[in-house]
Amino acid sequence: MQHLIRNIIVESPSKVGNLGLVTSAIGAAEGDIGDIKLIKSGPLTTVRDISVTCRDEVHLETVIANIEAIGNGVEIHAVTDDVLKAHEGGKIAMKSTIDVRSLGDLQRVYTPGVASVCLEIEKHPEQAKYFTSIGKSVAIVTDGTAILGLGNIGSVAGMPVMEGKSVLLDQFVGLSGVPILLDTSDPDQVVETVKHIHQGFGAILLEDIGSPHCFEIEERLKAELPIPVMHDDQHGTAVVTLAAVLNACRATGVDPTKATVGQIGLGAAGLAIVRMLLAYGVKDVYGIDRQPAAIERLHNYGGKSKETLDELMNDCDIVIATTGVEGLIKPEMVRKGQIILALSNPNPEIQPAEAIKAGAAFAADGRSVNNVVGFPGIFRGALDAEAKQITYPMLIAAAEAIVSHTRRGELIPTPLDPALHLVVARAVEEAAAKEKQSQ
Ligand SMILES: NC(=O)C1=CN([C@@H]2O[C@H](COP(=O)(O)OP(=O)(O)OC[C@H]3O[C@@H](n4cnc5c(N)ncnc54)[C@H](O)[C@@H]3O)[C@@H](O)[C@H]2O)C=CC1
Ligand SMILES: CC(=O)C(=O)O
Ligand SMILES: [Mg+2]
Repeated sequence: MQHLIRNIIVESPSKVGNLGLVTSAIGAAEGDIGDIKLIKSGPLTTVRDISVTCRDEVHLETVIANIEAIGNGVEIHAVTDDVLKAHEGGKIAMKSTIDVRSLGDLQRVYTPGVASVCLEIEKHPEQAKYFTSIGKSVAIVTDGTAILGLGNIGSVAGMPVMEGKSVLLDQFVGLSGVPILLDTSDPDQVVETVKHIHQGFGAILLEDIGSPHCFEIEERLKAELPIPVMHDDQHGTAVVTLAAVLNACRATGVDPTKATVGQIGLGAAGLAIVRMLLAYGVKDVYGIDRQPAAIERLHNYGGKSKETLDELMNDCDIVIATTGVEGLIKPEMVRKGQIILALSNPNPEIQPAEAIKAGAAFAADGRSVNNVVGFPGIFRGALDAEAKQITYPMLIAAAEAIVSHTRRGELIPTPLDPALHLVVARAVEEAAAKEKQSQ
């Protein structure tokens, strides 16, 4: 496991080279350094806040001991948990977009003024998208059955993930994501519940709903609701994975449609990745899963299966894994020149550095090849186009937009670039408009 993030506050004499001593000590203990913030720079001493990812508490103790062993005035002041701190009080809030300072404001925003807007919407329901926030709101619906790769830990335990998705929708594309935590995973009840609440939203994002029930839930909601519905773990992930595959093929001079691709794990993410690759025109897509029913679904969509993990690893140029099983791919299974996308969160099937060391030409994990690169722009584009569905042409347009926005040497662009989400949103909107015209 590699997901214990701690902030180590270190004071050292203000002398060139001391930061290097500290980072070397952390590196020698295999701590993974993130942000380094300068807290105080005085004539005598300097204080820095160093974010370090460790495997577990025991590993953290080793990192701390290594820093303390430097001596010569290097001291640890505190070890804090900034991840937990960032979650105090939650990460989202419903805020107003209008100030109420006078009686006039009150009467405009609330009664009696508001009544005339209600009556206008009653007469012309389509006006709701101009006079309410509905068109900018996305319900983030989970039943808590496949929270990241942590399994069925329940909706409430999954709330930090849903709040995270909401933060990303807000900050990257200006949409309001509202978590809806279900206490049922029965498809009939989920579909009924979402149908009963859908009219308050412009779109529905299904999140971390496990397979196979996620397939039925999404298909039924898509068929029965007049607004876009997308299970992000399926199609958001598939879009970003297709973009990563296209970029890797471009860099290695491989024709993606002729590459042999292996998908390990055919759940929500894996089956959608297979479907997306086939829709793009990749002919040789193989899969494996420990569940026979998952293999049957693979065959139904036109994918081919392999008998064992070893066979898949041996035969495929590009390997993608979404099993939730940390360390499933062993370095000795990696073939020279292979492209490996080990996408399980929070811990990949193989660490990218390990895969590269074992001979892979490209390797990435679920931190970089992550649906955050796609879903904000996909939802923004679909809502801007007033699309009723998110279709394959819209998803492929999103993947191609991501590819067009990738700089040389990158496998996938950073989601921190606001221009990326804009480019994806425009591509999706244009694809939706084209589909409308052709109908
Ligand atoms: N990087 C990204 O953007 C995303 C990553 N993921 C990650 O993918 C993983 C799976 O997520 P979902 O598809 O939603 O879960 P899921 O539960 O729907 O699918 C997991 C599948 O893997 C199969 N599996 C488990 N162990 C296996 C093994 N040893 N060999 C072969 N197959 C095996 C299971 O039978 C199941 O079909 C999670 O860790 C999640 O964090 C999911 C969505 C997005
Ligand atoms: C990124 C994401 O949606 C997942 O790991 O489930
Ligand atoms: Mg997810």
